[in-house]
Amino acid sequence: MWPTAELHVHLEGTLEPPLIRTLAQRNGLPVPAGIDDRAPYPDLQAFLDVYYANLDVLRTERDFAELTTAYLDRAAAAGVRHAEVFVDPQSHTDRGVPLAAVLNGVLGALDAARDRHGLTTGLIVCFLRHLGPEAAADTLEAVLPWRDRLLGVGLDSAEVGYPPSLFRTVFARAAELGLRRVAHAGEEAGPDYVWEALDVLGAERIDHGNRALEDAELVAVLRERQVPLTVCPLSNLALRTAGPDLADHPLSVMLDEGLLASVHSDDPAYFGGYLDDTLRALAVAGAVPESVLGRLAVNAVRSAFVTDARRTELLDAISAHAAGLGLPDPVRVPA
Ligand SMILES: Nc1ncnc2[nH]cnc12
Ligand SMILES: [Zn+2]
Repeated sequence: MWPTAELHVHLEGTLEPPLIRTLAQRNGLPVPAGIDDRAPYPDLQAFLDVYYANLDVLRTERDFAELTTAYLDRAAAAGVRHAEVFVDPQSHTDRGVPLAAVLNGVLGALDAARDRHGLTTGLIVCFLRHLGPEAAADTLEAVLPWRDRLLGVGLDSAEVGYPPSLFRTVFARAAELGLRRVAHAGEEAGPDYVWEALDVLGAERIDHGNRALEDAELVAVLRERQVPLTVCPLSNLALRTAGPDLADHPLSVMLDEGLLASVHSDDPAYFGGYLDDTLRALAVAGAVPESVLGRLAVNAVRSAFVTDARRTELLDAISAHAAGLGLPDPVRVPA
């Protein structure tokens, strides 16, 4: 597998059915009714309904640690060398789960992965759009005791009807605190949401961004500023925001337009695969030529929030992988 960076994965979206059953039993809870409801979904909200119902089995620090460890072990096997993972604290604190159980469980597992796999990691706390800006601001204040352990903030959950500009104040506060800022935009909603994420929130990366392609001026800005787009092809198929076949996915258009697009897994327990599965599926479907897989890894590493030294290490690993395959170096020779 190409060494790469995972930049768009929701930890709660890595909750596999066997772990749901284990946690339900351990916590004395019924197995959620929708445990086996899998892709495709009619739309984002239909998926989110299943996702929020299933994550109810997560109750203790140990649960969050096990979830995170299982994901990181799987990611390491997929070639991931650096992972910036999303967590949705409000989906847990709203159920009465202590914030400390969530963050200490996740952070402990992230630390342990460094020793086990040499994985570097970062944690991005996402605000749930459907709970509104005041709840997001409260969440940011609540996580401040962990400020030094957090990489950044993000914005996720139901998109249409919750434009980025609603979250202007909380993102400004995050910027003051020196946190990195990312936002889901242009997944279901149009290019106006991507503009707002950039111009109002100061988002440094756009999660998805597919619908930016509908606006030529926006495409030009994304290209000129080389704003990273973290694209999730299997997610887009599962939620019917692209497709119906992977070959119809706009990834190759994004790359042809000179955008800094990279491929990620979003909610791999729900959408049919982890990063290795996704890249294989793209190649098999002819959505991108095999020769582009190295470039996607380079784009991911260029989009990561890492030090220059770590970026160089990751790029060197990609160059070495290409050399081992007898391929041109994608770090120097873009496909
Ligand atoms: N694909 C997605 N879009 C928005 N919010 C999410 N939360 C988990 N997966 C998501
Ligand atoms: Zn996402």
